[in-house]
Amino acid sequence: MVHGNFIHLKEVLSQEELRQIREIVAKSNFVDGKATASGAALKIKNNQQLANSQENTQIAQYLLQALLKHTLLQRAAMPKMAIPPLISRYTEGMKYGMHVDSPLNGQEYTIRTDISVTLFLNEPHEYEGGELEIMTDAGLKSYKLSAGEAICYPTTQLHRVNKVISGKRLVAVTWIQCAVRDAHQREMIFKASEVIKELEEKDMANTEAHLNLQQLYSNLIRMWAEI
Ligand SMILES: O=C(O)CCC(=O)C(=O)O
Ligand SMILES: [Fe+2]
Repeated sequence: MVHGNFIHLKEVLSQEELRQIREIVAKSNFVDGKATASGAALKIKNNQQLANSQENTQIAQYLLQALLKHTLLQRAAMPKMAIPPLISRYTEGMKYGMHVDSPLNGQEYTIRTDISVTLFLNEPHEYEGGELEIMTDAGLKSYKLSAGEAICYPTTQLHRVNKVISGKRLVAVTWIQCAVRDAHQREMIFKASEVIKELEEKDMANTEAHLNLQQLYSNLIRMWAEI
């Protein structure tokens, strides 16, 4: 589902994959999330992150592949590079105040952060509070999705995680550099691809309308993409 520049991904992970990931995570150590924060974020970031280990590096790679192979993400985001997700946990009282993510991020390699992603690893009924709230021109948008679903939003936006009142919130967060950096341009390209898909579903592939739209779609990407 795509709303403007927000991409809601469903079924990024199966129930079995979620179960296995949660089982490993439950046995793993967490460290203070401030370890990967800098500057002003140090004061407002209050969560925990999965400690580095070989097993956790494998989980992060697995999650990254699961996200990148999602066809809606491929169509709407046109990912060029992404960094291995951080698994974060918010226990009672933890939150992440209003902030802006770093424009450049990554440890082994650096990407420009065009899209921020939160992949939910546990169910909304397992914790009270803990909504991800993102500032938009139309006000705050609030997300608390089912396990296995992800919200992708432009990293240009201020956002926060509300205090967890009870229970535990478990998510994986990552950032994507897109072939097209501007969210509005990506949205226009995605809309064109939606109409192309609709024409194909209505058995109108290779009609004049379809070819013209395909040409427009390809040329918009050619005009805006940086590779
Ligand atoms: O936990 C989330 O949903 C988002 C966390 C966040 O904003 C961040 O790590 O920069
Ligand atoms: Fe953030």
